Amino acid sequence: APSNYTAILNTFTTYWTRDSLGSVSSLLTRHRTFKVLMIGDSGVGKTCLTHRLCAGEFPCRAEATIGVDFRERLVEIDGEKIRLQLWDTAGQERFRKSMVQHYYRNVHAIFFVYDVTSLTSFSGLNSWIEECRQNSLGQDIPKFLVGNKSDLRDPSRANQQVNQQTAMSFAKAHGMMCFETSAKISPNKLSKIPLLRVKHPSSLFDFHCNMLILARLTHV
Ligand SMILES: Nc1nc2c(ncn2[C@@H]2O[C@H](COP(=O)(O)OP(=O)(O)OP(=O)(O)O)[C@@H](O)[C@H]2O)c(=O)[nH]1
Repeated sequence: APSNYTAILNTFTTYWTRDSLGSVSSLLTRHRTFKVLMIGDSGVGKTCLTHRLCAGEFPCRAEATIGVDFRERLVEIDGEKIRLQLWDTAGQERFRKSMVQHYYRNVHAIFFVYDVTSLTSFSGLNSWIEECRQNSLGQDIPKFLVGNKSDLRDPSRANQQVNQQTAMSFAKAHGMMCFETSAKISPNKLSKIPLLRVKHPSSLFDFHCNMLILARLTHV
C-alpha cells in the first residue's frame, strides 16, 4: 500500500470532475455504485453534509430526516465514473424504527458524523459503533470519523468542544480515518487535522483513498 495519503490525494485530484447526476446520459449508463452510509446523532449535520457533497452547497433549511434520504453523485476517478450513493439516515431513534438493518446491507463505507461543538454527539458515537456491530458490519468496511461544524470552533470554549487529539485517538482505536470539516464554509477555508493511516485489505484500498479524496475535496 502507498505510504503517504497526501501523495495519493495529489495524484487523484487531477482526475476529479464534478458531474450533474441529473443528466440523461448519467441515468442511462450503468456505473459501479458505492453505497455510503452516514450515521450519527440527530443535528450533527448529516443532511447538510450530503447536500453539500451532492449539490455543492449548504442547504438554507434542513429538517430532521425521517427514515432515510438518498442522494447520489457521479464522480470520475481514474477514468471510471462511479455512482456514489449517500444514505443520509435519521439520527433520531423514533425516525429509524425497524428500517435499520436495511441501511447496513451491502454498505461500502460508513461516515460516523459528530458535531465538534457537541461533546454529547461525540460520546454518542459509541452507540453508533454498537449499532454497526449488531448489524454485523464487516471489519474491512472503510470507516470515516467526521467532525462537522468546524466553522463553529471557538478557542475560548475549547473545553466544551471535542478535542482534535481525542478524536484522533478515538479514530485510531476504531480503525477509522478521521478529519474535521464544515458543511457550511468554503473548502479552501477549512482547517484540516492530520490524516491517520489505518490498515485495509488491498481490495478496498483504492475505494478508501477515493472516498478520502472525495471527502477532502467536497467537505464531507
Ligand atoms: N454552523 C454550521 N451549522 C451546520 C453545519 N452542518 C449542519 N449545520 C446545522 O445543523 C443543523 C442540523 O443539520 P442536519 O443536517 O439537519 O442534521 P442531521 O444530522 O441530518 O439531523 P437528523 O436528520 O435529525 O439526523 C441545521 O440547523 C444545520 O443548518 C455546519 O457545518 N456548520
